[in-house]
Amino acid sequence: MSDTLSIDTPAAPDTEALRARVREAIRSVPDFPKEGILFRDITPVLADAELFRAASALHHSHVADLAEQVDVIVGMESRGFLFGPILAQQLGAAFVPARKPGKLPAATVEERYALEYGENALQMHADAFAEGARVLVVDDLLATGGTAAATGRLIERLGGTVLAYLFLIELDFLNGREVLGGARVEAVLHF
Ligand SMILES: O=P(O)(O)OC[C@H]1O[C@H](OP(=O)(O)OP(=O)(O)O)[C@H](O)[C@@H]1O
Ligand SMILES: Nc1ncnc2[nH]cnc12
Repeated sequence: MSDTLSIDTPAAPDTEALRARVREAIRSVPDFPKEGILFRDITPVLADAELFRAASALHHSHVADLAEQVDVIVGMESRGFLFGPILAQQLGAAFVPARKPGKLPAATVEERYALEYGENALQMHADAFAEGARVLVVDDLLATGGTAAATGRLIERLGGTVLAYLFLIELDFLNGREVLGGARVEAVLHF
């Protein structure tokens, strides 16, 4: 990996080598959290400073063209909190969390959803951003798309426009992007 690769800059010319190294570091754990689920664990990427930086730079490279347009990054609890704030700093955008129920202190809006291994809900503060904000949704992984679609619904209820959804990993076989209403969907890695 290039020593000069920075979270502030798009990925260097050796992008494919970096992509392969990040991919190899992702640990696949069978039957977690339920039987039949193959869990894609990103913690080995986070635990390696070079790989975490590479993953962040690759993430950024997929949406660099939106830098002038994005007002707000929305990241979903909890793994969207690992990548969303970094990208917000790279793009000069605000960061807004979408949180699991009961965590946000002020008035909220809520959407329920089903995901690959259960059901849950996400909330956002009702005053999270100004009406008309242009939003980029960031999470680590797209599976069925239930989580991302619920986040998109929250953003629209608050008067925002979703410019794109960005993930580190997309599980292609679950066709999650099909529930995202034809929106732009970017993923660094496909499994
Ligand atoms: O596309 P879907 O089927 O909706 O699944 C994707 C979601 O599942 C995981 O989050 P999880 O709810 O496990 O929460 P966590 O980030 O707190 O582990 C992942 O981080 C995504 O947010
Ligand atoms: N297979 C999977 N691995 C990691 N996170 C997930 N979220 C939903 N499905 C997942």
